[in-house]
Amino acid sequence: MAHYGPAELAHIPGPRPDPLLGHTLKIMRDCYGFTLAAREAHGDIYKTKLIGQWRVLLHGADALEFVLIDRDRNFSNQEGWLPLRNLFDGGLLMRDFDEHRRHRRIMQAAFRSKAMEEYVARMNAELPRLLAEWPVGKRFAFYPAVKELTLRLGASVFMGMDPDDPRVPALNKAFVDEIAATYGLVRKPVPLTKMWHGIRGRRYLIQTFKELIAERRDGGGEDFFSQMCRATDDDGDRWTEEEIVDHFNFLLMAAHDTTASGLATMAWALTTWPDWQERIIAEVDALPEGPLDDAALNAMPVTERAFKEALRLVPPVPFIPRRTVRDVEWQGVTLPKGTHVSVCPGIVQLQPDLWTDPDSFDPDRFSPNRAEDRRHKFAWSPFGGGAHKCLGMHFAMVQVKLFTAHLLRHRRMQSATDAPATWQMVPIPWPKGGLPIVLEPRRETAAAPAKEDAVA
Ligand code: HEM
Repeated sequence: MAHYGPAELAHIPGPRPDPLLGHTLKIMRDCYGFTLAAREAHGDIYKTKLIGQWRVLLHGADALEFVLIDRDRNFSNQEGWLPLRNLFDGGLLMRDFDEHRRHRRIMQAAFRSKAMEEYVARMNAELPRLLAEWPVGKRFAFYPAVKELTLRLGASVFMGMDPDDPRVPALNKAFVDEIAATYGLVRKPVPLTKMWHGIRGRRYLIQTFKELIAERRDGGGEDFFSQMCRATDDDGDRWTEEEIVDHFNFLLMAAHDTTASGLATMAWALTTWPDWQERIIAEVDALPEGPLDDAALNAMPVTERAFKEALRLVPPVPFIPRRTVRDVEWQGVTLPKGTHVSVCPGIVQLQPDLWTDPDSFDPDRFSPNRAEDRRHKFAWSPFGGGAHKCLGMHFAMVQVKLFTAHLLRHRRMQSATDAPATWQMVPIPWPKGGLPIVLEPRRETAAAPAKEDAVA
């Protein structure tokens, strides 16, 4: 077999790369198709070249466990998460080992149950108002709408600002530019490239966050940013100003695009399998009126399973990168020090040896009596695992339940197209065409008045 790539990786097979672009275009066009074909041809360990960088793919649930649990501290995040470099440096995900553990302990303060109660109260207050702005009886694209909604909601929950505050659009634009730069093909801030816009966005956000720190550190605000400004670990350690802005900048990104992607998959699933939407509507109708508290959120097991199933089919982070900090051996193959590796929750979550009829939408596979996710510790890992396991997992579930309940209390979603949805998987999965839907009215309240221009 012919070998491609650097001499250190000559012992690892892989598909033949394009001399100029490697496998970049093929991966951007059809990431899963490319990956499955390469796995079929070369087995569970092979190399590819993406955006000028060679990397080794390690397939299977055991590989996920080996890399993410990382008992021997073999794998660096800071060196591995190349797309986030220059844009999200200093974020929690970009730190390694003891330093990472120290920072994670401080950030955990912002996720304690007292803080969560405040975020839930803010979401309960804002969601009905923001959802009432969505048109009824008219086709619109769900994905851009939910992205805008979650950004405006985030202004309140994360920054303690009114979603209609005139500064919010500029902050959102800077933030969107920053995220768009993560997978720009040009990795230096050459004028007018995505990276150039991204770095400008980062500067603007960091400047704005710095201005907010003084008032938030001493104030009693209960939004996420205020919590992070005051957060300390058990030893009373807190962050410097620089650290606060780096962490917050990363946190906004970690929270936003992932949740918007998950909500789009959920909306796609509920419009494609409407019986499941009806089951969730029945669950929502059984909840008490008004704001939803912990007890109400706990009474939504069907919604929870449907969201888990959505994240199984289209996980927002389908591949997780790392870089070896020493020579590492996996299944008899040496990964030399400095090798970029990726493990693949998205592929594992569709493996027929782990999941029954893996391409079907079947939330009951997560029910206690079936528990297909227990077939391997890493059969279902959309939130990763090990030291870097998502800190916002519970937050994301709560946000999705609140969104679903507040929407389906008053509306029913229908697909506005006969064409099956297709997904752009890189950088983060989103439905091509934006997922056109129509909302039908169910019942009205003062919180969600029918729009005057409703067509239904
Ligand atoms: C459906 C929604 C979400 C998904 C699928 C998701 C997925 C992930 C994954 C896979 C990782 C680990 C990446 C790695 O190991 O390299 C991660 C880390 C992280 N996530 Fe999430 N996430 C979601 C929502 C959120 C939310 C809402 C927040 C905050 C409110 C958040 C905050 C974080 C943080 C701070 C980390 C870094 C943890 C560390 O490095 O110790 N995420 N997320």
